[in-house]
Amino acid sequence: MSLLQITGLRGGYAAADEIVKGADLKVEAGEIVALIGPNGAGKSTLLKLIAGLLRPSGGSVRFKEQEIAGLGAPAISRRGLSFVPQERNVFGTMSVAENLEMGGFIDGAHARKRMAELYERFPMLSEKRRAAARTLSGGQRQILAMAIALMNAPDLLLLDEPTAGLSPRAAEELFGTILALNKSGVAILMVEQNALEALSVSARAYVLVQGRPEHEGRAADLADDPTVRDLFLGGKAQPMLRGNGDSSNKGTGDFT
Ligand SMILES: Nc1ncnc2c1ncn2[C@@H]1O[C@H](COP(=O)(O)OP(=O)(O)OP(=O)(O)O)[C@@H](O)[C@H]1O
Repeated sequence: MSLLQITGLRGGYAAADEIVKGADLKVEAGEIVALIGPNGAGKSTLLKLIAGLLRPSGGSVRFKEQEIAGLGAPAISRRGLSFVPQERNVFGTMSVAENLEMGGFIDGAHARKRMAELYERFPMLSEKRRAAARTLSGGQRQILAMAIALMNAPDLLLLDEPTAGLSPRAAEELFGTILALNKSGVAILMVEQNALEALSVSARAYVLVQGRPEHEGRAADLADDPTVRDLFLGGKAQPMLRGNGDSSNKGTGDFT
């Protein structure tokens, strides 16, 4: 049984109730899965449906073999599924330490111990623990946002465009952080605009088009698939960025 198994998931917003139109998707324990696709395909909406920020209108979301569709975000988070939204994911006027405390509100007894572990994992956060979150760089802020989500020791982390707005170098560093996090055992489902980079760090991927996964498979195969390249990656065969260290080929993988 997969860690996360989604079947026929549907849902959207009050004003647009059918954005996700029957999505099937799975994430195995310890896996990194990328969710890519054109602007407006419904990628963020799909993550919000899984995380309980939006209530699905149909379908099933099974996490650790239990149905979670219809549960609220706090209940889902308590079960070990954390979501890092794309925007407003830290409290800017609060210190780094206070932001982490907010992430630990669910489990106060273990919050101190968990904070100490996270300071060890991310020394930058320890150095800046008294600084206001708004003074952090974009990349540092994303690490803080992930650390807040890690306060309740999740098995699965949903990341919505973690590298949005970052310089290529900061994005590269953040992908490294995401890989290291995954190696420590956390499964990751991430929406990314930097499609080639996302595929290069993922085991599998889904291409979402108009609310449905149209293509799925091993990330390396999707990166080479001519249809996927033509539709979503600009058509040109380009070397994978990770591994050959050549960031000069970046560009056509961006959707925005
Ligand atoms: N709060 C909202 N209320 C109504 N419609 C919304 C809301 N948020 C998003 N939408 C609509 O849902 C559709 C899918 O948006 P979504 O953000 O999920 O797409 P996406 O694939 O993540 O694209 P992007 O890369 O642009 O973020 C879009 O047509 C968008 O306008």
